[in-house]
Amino acid sequence: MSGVGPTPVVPFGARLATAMDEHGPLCVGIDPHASLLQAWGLRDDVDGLREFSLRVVDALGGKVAAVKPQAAFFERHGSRGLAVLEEVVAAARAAGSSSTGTLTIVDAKRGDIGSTMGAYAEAFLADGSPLAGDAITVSPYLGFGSLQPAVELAAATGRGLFVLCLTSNKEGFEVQHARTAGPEDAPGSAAGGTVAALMAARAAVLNAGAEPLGSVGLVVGATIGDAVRATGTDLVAVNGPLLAPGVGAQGAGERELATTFGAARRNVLASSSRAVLGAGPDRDDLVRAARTAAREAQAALRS
Ligand SMILES: O=C(O)c1cc(=O)[nH]c(=O)n1[C@@H]1O[C@H](COP(=O)(O)O)[C@@H](O)[C@H]1O
Repeated sequence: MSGVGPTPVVPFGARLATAMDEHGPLCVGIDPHASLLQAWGLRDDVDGLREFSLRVVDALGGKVAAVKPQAAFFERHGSRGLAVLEEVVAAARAAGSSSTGTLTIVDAKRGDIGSTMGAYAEAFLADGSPLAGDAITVSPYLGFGSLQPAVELAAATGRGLFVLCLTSNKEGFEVQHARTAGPEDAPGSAAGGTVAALMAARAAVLNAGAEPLGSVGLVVGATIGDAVRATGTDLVAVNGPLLAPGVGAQGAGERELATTFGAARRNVLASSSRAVLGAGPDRDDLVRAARTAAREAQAALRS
């Protein structure tokens, strides 16, 4: 026995904190909409999907903190589309293994009863799975506890989760602002508090004591106005990364980023898809658009 064990994995939260410090707090979503494929002069088929997505990874790998392929745009092309998603995850992983790593968040928004959640966790969070990036988005609306298999596997493999909390779409209001019946055992979330506040309190428990940042993040849209205050959601206590989609195409910009997150803004990873992707297909134009978005996010969140 040599006495030398396996290299301990650096948790996702710590890796993301480093990537945000290095590149600015921006995630670029890889959302190959049919209209974007057309705008790039590509066909809306598997070859077009592949060309588009790999070009984005090639242009931005090592230059932004994270990329976020949205699974739906791959799934709509069937099994061959999923194979392209696997290729994208592998290409992003290769780009991310450089010293200037770009992390991959697979936007799959999975959520199910615990026994099924275990299978989703294996698909997206297990070492060796072709769909496993650095983190996935998950939905807690079958109950936060149903995510436990994903929480455990993510912790074991150094991966992360982004749990939907206050989403960028206005329809989320009816669920996320609703009040819980209680009794409630989550610290910081009294009985009768909002669902969003409860989700945040659950994440806070899992991230307690983690430095510099826990690995159980939340999704909090940049478009939500004063919903953090209105729902009584304590984002500082979460001590985890806050993925903020809604920047760009959904209307949020520097001002919204600066005002939405208050004292938690240093933990925010702003996310933009169409507004950056629309600058393509030219590689330099894509890089320029991403750098501009990253500068704006930096100014709004870290100045
Ligand atoms: O989890 C997400 O990423 C997400 C959560 C949310 O509340 N709102 C939201 O827009 N998203 C995703 O973020 C991306 C936004 O794309 P753009 O509007 O083109 O920037 C899409 O892939 C959405 O599915």
